[in-house]
Amino acid sequence: MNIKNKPLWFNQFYPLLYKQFLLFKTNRIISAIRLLSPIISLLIYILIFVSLDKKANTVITPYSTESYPSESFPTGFKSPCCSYVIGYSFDQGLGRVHGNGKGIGGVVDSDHLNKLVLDGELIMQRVANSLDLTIGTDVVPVPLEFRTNQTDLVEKGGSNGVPTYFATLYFYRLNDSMIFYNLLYNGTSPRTNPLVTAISYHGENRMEIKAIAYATSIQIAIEREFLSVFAKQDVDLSVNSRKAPTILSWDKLQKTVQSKVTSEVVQSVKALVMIFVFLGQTFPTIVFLSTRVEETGSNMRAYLRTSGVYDEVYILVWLIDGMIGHLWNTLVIMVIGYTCPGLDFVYKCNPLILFSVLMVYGFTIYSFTLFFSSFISTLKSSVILSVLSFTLGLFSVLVFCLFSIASPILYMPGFRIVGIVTTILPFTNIAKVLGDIQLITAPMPFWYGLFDTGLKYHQENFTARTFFHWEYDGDFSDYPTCFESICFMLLSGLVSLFLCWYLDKVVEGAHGGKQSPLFLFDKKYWKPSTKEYDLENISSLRGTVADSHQDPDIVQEATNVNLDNIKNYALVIRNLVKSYNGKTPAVDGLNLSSEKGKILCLLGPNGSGKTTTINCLTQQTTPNLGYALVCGYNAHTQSQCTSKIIGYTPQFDVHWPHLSARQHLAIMYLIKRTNPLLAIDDEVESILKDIRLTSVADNPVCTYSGGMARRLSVGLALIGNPKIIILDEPTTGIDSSNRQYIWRLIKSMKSDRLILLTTHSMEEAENADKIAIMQTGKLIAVGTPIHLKTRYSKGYTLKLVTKDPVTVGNMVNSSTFNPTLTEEKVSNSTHTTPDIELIYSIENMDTVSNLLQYLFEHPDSTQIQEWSLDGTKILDVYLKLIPKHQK
Ligand SMILES: Nc1ncnc2c1ncn2[C@@H]1O[C@H](COP(=O)(O)OP(=O)(O)OP(=O)(O)O)[C@@H](O)[C@H]1O
Repeated sequence: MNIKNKPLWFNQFYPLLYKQFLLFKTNRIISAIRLLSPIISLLIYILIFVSLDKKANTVITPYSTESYPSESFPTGFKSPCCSYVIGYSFDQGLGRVHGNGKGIGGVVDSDHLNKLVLDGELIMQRVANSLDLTIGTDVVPVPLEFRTNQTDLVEKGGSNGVPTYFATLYFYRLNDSMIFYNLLYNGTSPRTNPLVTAISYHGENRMEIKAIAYATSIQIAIEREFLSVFAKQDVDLSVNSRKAPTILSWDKLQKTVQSKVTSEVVQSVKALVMIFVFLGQTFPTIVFLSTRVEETGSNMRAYLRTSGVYDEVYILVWLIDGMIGHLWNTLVIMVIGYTCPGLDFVYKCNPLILFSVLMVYGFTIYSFTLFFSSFISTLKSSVILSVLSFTLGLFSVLVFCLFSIASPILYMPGFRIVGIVTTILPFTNIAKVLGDIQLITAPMPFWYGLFDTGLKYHQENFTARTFFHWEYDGDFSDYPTCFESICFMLLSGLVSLFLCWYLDKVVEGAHGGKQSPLFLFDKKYWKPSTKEYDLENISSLRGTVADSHQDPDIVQEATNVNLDNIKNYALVIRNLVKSYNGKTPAVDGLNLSSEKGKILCLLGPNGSGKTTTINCLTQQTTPNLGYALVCGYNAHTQSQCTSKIIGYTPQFDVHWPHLSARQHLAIMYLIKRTNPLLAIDDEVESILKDIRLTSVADNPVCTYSGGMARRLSVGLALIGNPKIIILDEPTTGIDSSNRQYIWRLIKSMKSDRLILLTTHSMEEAENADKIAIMQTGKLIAVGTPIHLKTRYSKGYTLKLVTKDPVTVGNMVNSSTFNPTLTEEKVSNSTHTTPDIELIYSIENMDTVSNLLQYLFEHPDSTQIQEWSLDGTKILDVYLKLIPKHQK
């Protein structure tokens, strides 16, 4: 993991990208959603499309694929009865040409004045001959009166005493050059014929097939005779096998109708393709937002800023993370589009243009997401915002894609505001662009006919020309081209990225300190001083103490630093004031300082301003007044310098739950790396050992106990050899043995650096070199533990245990030392004569030793069963000071 010395920005890019990679690798569900969203979304579409498309394209033919043999009348076929009579009739109009209704017509070739006359009687004679039928019995003219109802003639004629015909033939003259004949045959008649019923076709008793075969024989005979007459010679008309028509069954008919309806639905489904593209492209941003909010909400953002991470690098790395995911997403869409059915728009679109459109959308949507995530700190609000935006986007895509032909209306003068909003918001803008692409590339759904906006949409492919240029029939010159829409989209992405960065600096929130809204015009912002002890911009090294405040320690603390000794001080806080939202100051005119090589402990009840003081030093908040110098650098104006020399453990643990302790330490090492040649593995290993986490170094932090997580937080503060280590309640939640160990560690580290810590454990505070007690934002006592004990001491406490308190009391009173009896209480009441504790307060050690000598030389000293002596503790000092100030 060693990397060579690189410019600072790269130092930060690398570990932050590495962190994003680890988050991606370890957060499997989120990563799977991000990777699979486009695939799942498009697969759902393709499944719907393919199943509908299959139905729509099912070829339902009314013709069987079976091939029937042509059949002539079977040998020996003879009409057994009148049922097989073939009736014929000729059109009267034509017939008159030849006279007496016996002719079938004639054609007059007006150019050559050749008159062709067809003799119907002759043709029927030849037909009868070729079929081996007899004129007069098998082939007869149809009586005129039946001609009006031909079906009855073949089906029912027999019941009326009229001969039932097997077939009837009608000849018509359509025009001067065409003769039409109509052959009606009786499909059921052959059943009664033993000759016919004996024949089955492919195992089926399909009489109608045989009937067709006979009818076909008649047809062939007629047409052969016609041709022979026209050709004026005999024609041998051979007939080949061919597909014969079968009767269309009802369910097939239904399917045919359904398939037509389905084709319409498929058209509509194609109009929905962009919704699935939108879903695939936009859904990952929801999980992206939740990951980011998880990090910012857990104060990690503030922690990284404290560790010196540049805002610009931090935002860019998140953007790169989003864009890499989006690139994958876009490639997936294009590959699926080129390889699977139903996404015609992909290959109909100029690939470079499609790629650019989708990537610009990605840039904008992720910039928007980053912008919004600056305001959101909880997962719940991120979900609400995501669902709202997503729904708005989905609705827009639905409207724009189903009615893309009508979208120019939104940009007409009356609706301009809608057009402007549509253009500004990335969801709606992409909906418009996708709608435009759809309009050009997809088949028109039937409802497009309802609108005529003048937009030309007849192109097949979405080319570069279409991208840059729209054609209009009407007054829609305000309708932006796709190029214009994409430019607006890019612009809104850039603006939201800038706002994300700007507001992050200007608005004081959970993420960090507040800059002046005009900070961009401040020269110092662009060229911050990196000079150590640059005191020109500091009003005075002397702190201001209220005239009413006569406490010598506090006055001394405000005035101890001067130009000569300032370099001895690792920390100088002067007149620090911080008030949140204009309320009572959380820190109120604090003056505090400490040399290197010390442990400075801040004590105070809850809400006394300890953490706020630390926040001012670690750029998590900006003081309203005053300043803090950390190793000679101004914590507020030279934060990039101070962040390199501060190691910080926040009050509440901030970790990436899925990363291990080793990964945390490695990332923080790379961020804070001051010596690039130092081996990272050695440093990480050494800190893991120091905080006793070697055995679980590779487990995710979410599996750690509270104490282990706390130790990791302390370890993170030690990374990079900081000159000042700030620990906000470092031992909270750590068991006694590890607590002692951590304290040993803290003490071992103080040699060449300052350790500033807060604690609520007075026992731990005893280890400090200097203690500052705060109350309601003000310093109320300061000094070394011994100094404080001496100053605020109640002296020593002598406890005497006896069964005869009167005798012992008299014995003490008989001395000349006059100790004060502070308490008398029963210590053990189980015996018949209870033990009584007499507690005396004595001011100094000399008096204690003289009194003890007096008592143990006294004859009644045997009455003292037990005794103990306690010195003053920091707890006593604290309890003495705090109630006093609370009053
Ligand atoms: N971000 C904030 N916004 C508004 N008020 C705040 C904020 N942070 C702290 N305060 C207020 O400032 C005061 C000092 O709080 P601070 O956290 O500095 O105290 P503390 O001494 O560290 O307390 P504790 O021992 O409980 O950690 C409190 O009244 C607190 O309510």
